[in-house]
Amino acid sequence: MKVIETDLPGCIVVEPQVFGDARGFFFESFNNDKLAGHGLDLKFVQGNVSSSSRGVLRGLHYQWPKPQGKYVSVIEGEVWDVAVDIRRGSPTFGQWTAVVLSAENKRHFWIPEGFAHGFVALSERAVFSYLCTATYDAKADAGIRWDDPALAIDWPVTDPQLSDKDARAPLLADVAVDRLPVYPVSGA
Ligand SMILES: Cc1cn([C@H]2C[C@H](O)[C@@H](COP(=O)(O)OP(=O)(O)O[C@H]3O[C@@H](C)C(=O)[C@@H](O)[C@H]3O)O2)c(=O)[nH]c1=O
Repeated sequence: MKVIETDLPGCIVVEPQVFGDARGFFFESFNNDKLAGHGLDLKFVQGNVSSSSRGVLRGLHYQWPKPQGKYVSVIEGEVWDVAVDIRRGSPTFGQWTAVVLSAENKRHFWIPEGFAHGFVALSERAVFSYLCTATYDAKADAGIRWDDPALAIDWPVTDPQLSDKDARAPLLADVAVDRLPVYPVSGA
């Protein structure tokens, strides 16, 4: 299991060791002991799967209060996945980092509590699978506009398919201050 730091402190990419044999392959998708050396001790309480067609963009989503850390991966197809630091008072507030996740590269991406998250499907179909450190709370569910100019996210698409909720999401600057995570986030 190879752990790769990104340019956004706290967000890390995990590349599992893949054991191939005549039957197919095996890999550990998550191993808490092997991530412990990176200051992580993750306890997941919810798992989710979504399926998206090419050009579908989900995001940017976060939960506050009751922040969710997310450990995300793709089990069919390919996505461009982005994490944005929206923690008030964070030295990297407003910065983002992105990674291509695919069934082929088997990369996993850890997005800590307090970050907004989104992705766009690059393949005809993308099946996305993730574990969360807090359960879903519809009242705390929140979003930021995917194309907020202040964030200047370099999405690989210009006219994605969005949910109505995501199309109506506010710009970061228009979110009431008490609706944003506070740095440091104490966890779920
Ligand atoms: C996220 C979620 C949604 N739902 C329901 C609410 C709604 O009726 C339906 C679809 O919800 P959404 O449109 O919010 O689904 P989606 O746009 O896929 O939301 C997800 O997007 C990615 C980017 C994330 O980071 C996730 O945390 C989550 O916010 O599923 C749950 O019951 N539990 C959940 O945990």
